[in-house]
Amino acid sequence: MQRIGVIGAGAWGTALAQTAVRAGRDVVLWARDAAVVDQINRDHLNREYLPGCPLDPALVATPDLAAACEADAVLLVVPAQFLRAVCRDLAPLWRPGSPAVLCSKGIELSSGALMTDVVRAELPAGTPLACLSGPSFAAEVAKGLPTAVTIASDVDGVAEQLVQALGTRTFRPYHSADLIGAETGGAVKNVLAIACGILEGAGLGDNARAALLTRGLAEITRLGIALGGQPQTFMGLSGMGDLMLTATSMQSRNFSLGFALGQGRALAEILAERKAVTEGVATAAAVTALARQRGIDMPLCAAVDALLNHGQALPEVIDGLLTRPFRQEQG
Ligand SMILES: NC(=O)C1=CN([C@@H]2O[C@H](COP(=O)(O)OP(=O)(O)OC[C@H]3O[C@@H](n4cnc5c(N)ncnc54)[C@H](OP(=O)(O)O)[C@@H]3O)[C@@H](O)[C@H]2O)C=CC1
Ligand SMILES: O=C(CO)COP(=O)(O)O
Repeated sequence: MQRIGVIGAGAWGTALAQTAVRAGRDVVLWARDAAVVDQINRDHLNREYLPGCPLDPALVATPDLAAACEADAVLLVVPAQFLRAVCRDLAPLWRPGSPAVLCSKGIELSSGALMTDVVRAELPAGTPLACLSGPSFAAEVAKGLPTAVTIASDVDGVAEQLVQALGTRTFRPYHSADLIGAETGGAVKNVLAIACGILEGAGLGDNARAALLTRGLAEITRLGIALGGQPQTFMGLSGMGDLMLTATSMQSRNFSLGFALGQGRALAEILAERKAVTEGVATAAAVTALARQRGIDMPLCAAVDALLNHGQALPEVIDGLLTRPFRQEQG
């Protein structure tokens, strides 16, 4: 895999493109905004999404989707709620047999579909699918700070080839065969990061944070197993690893949104101040609907959804969680 296409030039697409260049690949990064394309090609910067991070001059950006599809593997890095529309444009341009690597983290709100289901439905039949997930803030990856992630695929050999294509001394992918497990962890942890931010913003204490992380991981695991994931995946980088990172750091857009909510600010006001995507807002509703449909108990995700999307007040949401019946810990 020498030539890598990257679809989406936000923070994560740009950081992954930079990583692939560092790994010695020829990389074409698609941005939908011509100004971003020019800035990357001319100034070797993406000021809007990765401020202060010089990009490798070998990184080429394009406004032409077809050019980014002329690749041995294509990384899909557009926000979850827009992925289907972009895949519809990609489908006629797709190079047969070229793997699609999902790097977005979310669940589609309109359908409850995982990102791999969206891609499977929209790209040509037989396209090998993979998912790259794990604890990885874009700015740190772009700067070359040490990072480990999971690359999962259910097609023999594909994850291993991608590891070889993208891995460097400081960007260390582990391969896995559990596609569903890897992507479930990445999607749901964003909702739990909002919950953890709320808890910090509201000053509920360190004990509560540990409780939330532990019971949050139980929610990820319960849903992931029901969707077909392997239990051990949720203890790995794409599960516990990403939850620990995202739900404990102000670098996370999801955590920082939660923090502001916990301090009493209104969701609309917080969202109006940021251009960057905060995936947990839509995914809170999507995951809660999915869990309800499948009869899976996910009280923390449901609480975030109630606060964000159904106008429930924060004291009421917290009270709802603290007055749940006592139960056995496992399961
Ligand atoms: N940032 C991170 O650290 C990480 C992010 N991720 C995941 O990667 C995905 C992308 O996030 P990230 O790169 O951070 O996003 P950013 O917030 O940095 O950038 C958003 C990107 O989405 C594009 N966009 C906005 N609206 C649309 C649309 N309707 N159709 C197509 N593209 C659109 C924007 O383009 P424009 O400027 O033209 O509006 C921009 O390129 C998310 O699912 C996120 O969870 C995963 C791991 C780490
Ligand atoms: O997924 C991420 C880190 O692994 C990024 O999280 P945020 O989208 O909350 O910033």
